[in-house]
Amino acid sequence: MTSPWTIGIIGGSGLYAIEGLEDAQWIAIESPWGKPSDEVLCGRIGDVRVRFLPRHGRGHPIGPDELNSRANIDVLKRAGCTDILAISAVGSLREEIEPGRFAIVEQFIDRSNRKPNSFFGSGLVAHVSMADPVCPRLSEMAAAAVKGAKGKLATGATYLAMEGPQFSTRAESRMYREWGADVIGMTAMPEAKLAREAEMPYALIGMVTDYDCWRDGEAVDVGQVVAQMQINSQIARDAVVRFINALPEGRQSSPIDYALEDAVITAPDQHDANLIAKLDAVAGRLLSQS
Ligand SMILES: CSC[C@H]1O[C@H](OP(=O)(O)O)[C@H](O)[C@@H]1O
Ligand SMILES: Nc1ncnc2[nH]cnc12
Repeated sequence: MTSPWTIGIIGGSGLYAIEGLEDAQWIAIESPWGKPSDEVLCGRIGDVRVRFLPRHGRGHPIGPDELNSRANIDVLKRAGCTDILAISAVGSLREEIEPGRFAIVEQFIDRSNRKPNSFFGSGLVAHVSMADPVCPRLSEMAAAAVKGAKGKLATGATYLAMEGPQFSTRAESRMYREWGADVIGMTAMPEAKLAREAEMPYALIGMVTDYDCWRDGEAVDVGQVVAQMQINSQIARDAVVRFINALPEGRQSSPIDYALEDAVITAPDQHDANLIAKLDAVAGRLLSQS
């Protein structure tokens, strides 16, 4: 029997492929939103279809400030994904969330500001809710998978999304702590917003690699991140496989599957046909009804 789940995995820094995929094939998927980060590795684990996209491309040629998150989310939707599990390297803003721990993200503070953050706009304006930005069902399963892989967990984390590619100043890092952020990264926004617009439940596992620069005299550098990532990534790979193997046979529908339901505000006679054509995958469910 085929599973109702098609899981999109977005691999962050240090995670450029996944293990254990059967019938695996890298497939180029075109998007009207431009070039995605890479081809999509399509395969299955058991009877679950898996679609893996390395966020920065294989070999990490694409920086966080250059990501085309619209194309990345669009191709995962085109590849049939029902749900997305994203993995990111993150800095810690809390003493107790030490490098090596895995943070299950529950909230975001979005300070990204240079990347397009919506599929919608002039000719089809839509406002989806981001009050609860991640899918609780996926996050719970992600936490169980990390635990099963013997990873140390921090649940309920707030992720500060900065633009990058430079790391933060000490003043920024201290300010983000005061704002209540727990971990920091450069990529999960606008990715999570776009996944919501595309009606795909999204969860994020942050692999903690460093303490950023808020602690006296310390400052993060790439060497530190890469060294810690090498230690973390085997647990992350194991957790991904466990997550997929533990999916229930059935998939109850989620409210996120219908996020666009009451989100569009533009009157039908003002709709832009070009934009609507580009939204064939992202909003296909809604547009096919109208
Ligand atoms: C190599 S450290 C900075 C880099 O790592 C994170 O990327 P990702 O979320 O894709 O794992 C961070 O956001 C930066 O892009
Ligand atoms: N300290 C940090 N700041 C931003 N992104 C990161 N990714 C990993 N560590 C980070």
